[in-house]
Amino acid sequence: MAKTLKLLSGEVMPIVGLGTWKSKPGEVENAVKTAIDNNYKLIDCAYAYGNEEEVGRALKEKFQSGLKRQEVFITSKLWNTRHHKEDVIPSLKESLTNLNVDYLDLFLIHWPTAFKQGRENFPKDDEGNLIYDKVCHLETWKQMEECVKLGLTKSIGVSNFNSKQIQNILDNCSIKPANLQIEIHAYFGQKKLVDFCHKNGITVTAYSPLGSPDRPWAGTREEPILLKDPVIEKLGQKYSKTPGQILLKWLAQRNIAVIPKSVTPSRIQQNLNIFDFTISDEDVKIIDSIDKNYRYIAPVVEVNGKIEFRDGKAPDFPFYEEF
Ligand SMILES: NC(=O)C1=CN([C@@H]2O[C@H](COP(=O)(O)OP(=O)(O)OC[C@H]3O[C@@H](n4cnc5c(N)ncnc54)[C@H](OP(=O)(O)O)[C@@H]3O)[C@@H](O)[C@H]2O)C=CC1
Ligand SMILES: CC1=C(/C=C/C(C)=C/C=C/C(C)=C/C=O)C(C)(C)CCC1
Repeated sequence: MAKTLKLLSGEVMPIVGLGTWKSKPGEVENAVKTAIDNNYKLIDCAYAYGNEEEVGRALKEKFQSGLKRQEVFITSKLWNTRHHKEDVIPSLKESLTNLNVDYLDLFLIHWPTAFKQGRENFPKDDEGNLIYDKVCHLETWKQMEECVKLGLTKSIGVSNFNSKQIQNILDNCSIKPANLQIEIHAYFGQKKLVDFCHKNGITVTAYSPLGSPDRPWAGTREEPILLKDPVIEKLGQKYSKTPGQILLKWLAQRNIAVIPKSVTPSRIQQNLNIFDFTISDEDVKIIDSIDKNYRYIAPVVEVNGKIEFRDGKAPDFPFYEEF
């Protein structure tokens, strides 16, 4: 099985990487070092995770002890408060400084919804409501293209965009998005959006591939636990692999990159160790059948016992379309 994906930009992207959202200061530096020592070639970062500086410290140390810049694929993302055209290049440069590198491999627009400009990641009014802004995606995308032309990033892409939002960019760009990063896992297979991307030559990365058990709102309402699904556990026993490895391999076999987050050395190792087995077509179908069309990562609230999107009125809110 291929360990990399070829991007439209001509670059090559590893199919497994390390996620860093929620990795705390004091943990993420070691996690990145452990990952690199165990042969990880991709680190998924974002300005909004607030830990890029510490990721950068780990990278610096590894570069000093012989790791070459071209041996590691670094992704970062443009946060919602920086969509305005004058903010895109400075924001990327800020991530470069934090990460101790002079170019990114992939720079993504993190979400399609813009927030009010400024230093507050979640700007709120006096009543505690998020303050949005309306910034045309094409205006932001033009600056993303500029980042490539300036050599600040090798490839560009988007995250959390739906198919219509991606099509708008495809119809109006000079550099096509090379990658879409979205939530995908066995409870939320995203078949239509993945097919749409693959038909357009856009590679896809699955975030929260293990069901994000440490998402900050976990436990605030009853939700299914993907890693404890009996079907996945049973297949783990059959293949002598952990549930995590089964979930990751099912994605990688669909040519979807995965970026599991862990700060635990044994899990960091185990999550890359998925290349020595193949899930049979029959078992792939069994995993396909546990899909619940269930998103873990969405701004939702429970209203009278029913789950509703919180503030779905936000401009460019992506999750109302079918895909
Ligand atoms: N573009 C976007 O909007 C988003 C991007 N992302 C990216 O995707 C990454 C992954 O998604 P994330 O939401 O973090 O969730 P994951 O699905 O990667 O789950 C991470 C959790 O699973 C645990 N874990 C890791 N490996 C195993 C294993 N083998 N067995 C059991 N438990 C395991 C981790 O624990 P521990 O660390 O304690 O080992 C952690 O609690 C993010 O870190 C981020 O980089 C995520 C969400 C949104
Ligand atoms: C509230 C709200 C939003 C939610 C933002 C959230 C919940 C972001 C979480 C980001 C994470 C988890 C990033 C990890 O990479 C949108 C959709 C932007 C717009 C509608 C209102």
